[in-house]
Amino acid sequence: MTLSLGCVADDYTGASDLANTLTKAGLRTVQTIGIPADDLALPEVDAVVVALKSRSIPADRAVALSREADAWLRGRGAAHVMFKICSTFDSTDQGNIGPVLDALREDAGEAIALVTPAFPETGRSVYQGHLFVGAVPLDESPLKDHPLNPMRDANLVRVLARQSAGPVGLIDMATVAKGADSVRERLAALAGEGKAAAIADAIFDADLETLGRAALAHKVSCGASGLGLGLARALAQPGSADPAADVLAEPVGGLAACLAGSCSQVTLQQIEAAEALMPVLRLDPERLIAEGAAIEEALAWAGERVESGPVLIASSASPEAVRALQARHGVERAGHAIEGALAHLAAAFVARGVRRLVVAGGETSGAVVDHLGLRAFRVGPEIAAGVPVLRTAAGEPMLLALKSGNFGGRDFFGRALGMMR
Ligand SMILES: Nc1ncnc2c1ncn2[C@@H]1O[C@H](COP(=O)(O)OP(=O)(O)OP(=O)(O)O)[C@@H](O)[C@H]1O
Ligand SMILES: O=C(O)[C@@H](O)C(=O)CO
Repeated sequence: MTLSLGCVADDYTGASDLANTLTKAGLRTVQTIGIPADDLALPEVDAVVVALKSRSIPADRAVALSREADAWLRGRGAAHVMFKICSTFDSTDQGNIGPVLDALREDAGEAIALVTPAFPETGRSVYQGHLFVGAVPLDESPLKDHPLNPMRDANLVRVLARQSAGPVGLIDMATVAKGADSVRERLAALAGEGKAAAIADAIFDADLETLGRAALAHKVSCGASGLGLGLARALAQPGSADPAADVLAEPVGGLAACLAGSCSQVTLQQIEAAEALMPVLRLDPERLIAEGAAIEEALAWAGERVESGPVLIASSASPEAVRALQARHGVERAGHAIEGALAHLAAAFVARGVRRLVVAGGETSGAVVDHLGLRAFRVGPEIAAGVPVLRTAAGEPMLLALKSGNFGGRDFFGRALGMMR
């Protein structure tokens, strides 16, 4: 297997999002969970997205994992590796985007790397280095209240510089509009000035196509699915068959369930809408942290209900409730305890025959998939922008949807289950 493109993603839902984009653009793609073991047999593919859970862990650990993933991909022939980050640039002044990118760039022997989190399909655009979420700058968007990494500065040149070893420059829209050669020249000029990374403006898919072509002249780049689209369109063979087509050909059957740990406004609305379609249990996060009994009660609640149709269990709460819980228990402790509880519920569901599982939230999905021991997925059709149906590539056949907190319409849970047969 010689890969056209290798990707290292900093969380599992983000990896699915990218794998979805690459698949739609015509690249046969597999998403692995962590760095694949030598005995994992992968189908013949064009791209592998190695999903890490490295967004919110200590920076030195994120660097070590990402370097290992990068080395695995290079060992399978990937000449270009994209580091997939969140389209809302989720990070803190300690990292992990800057430290990981510094390390991958140095390992590749590159002076500079192109960076853009723009993803027009989900309303993320970058102008003069400022990230917009829909119509508002990042720091006015709901991301300012993110439970783990509140984003309070929309100027990504500044944000990335605070967490990087080297200085950061800008490739502005006027340069992008002139085409890939002009972007490559600007990258070279910025590298000559000693810049180690360059935030690139992008508003439309066409801008990302330009950036994808320019980035391929280098060995490493960093971005969200928008950059993946640009890279994939530059690499895909025209007229190739739809790589997602046969993933759902054979039904998986079994029971179905949904778990939500994301507290984003989008997920909160989706849970509200799901109440019209299936039984929904809202967990008490305080009890979940304090007592193991809360998990057993949730399982008892799901008992007969899940035998007769899908159920949804959510820990999700409003920003005020999240802040209050975090103040009492600490951000990490609260987050990990709740992720652990949802992962435990997922395993209990699978033991009861659930084979179709929808999970909302990146960290939450990471905890669930790890606990279930799933290792790789083939990428099926898209449920909503950034969220494909995934089918296990090894072991017990299962269908999963791993949803980033901010993705999907109000009807997401119903829509996902409708596609997962
Ligand atoms: N009621 C709650 N109070 C405090 N923290 C919570 C609560 N419910 C869930 N959490 C924690 O909040 C975090 C949510 O992160 P997660 O990545 O799962 O969702 P997200 O940030 O919306 O999604 P994404 O990372 O894909 O944008 C997790 O660590 C989860 O355990
Ligand atoms: O890029 C995005 O917004 C998503 O793929 C993601 O990573 C959110 O966690």
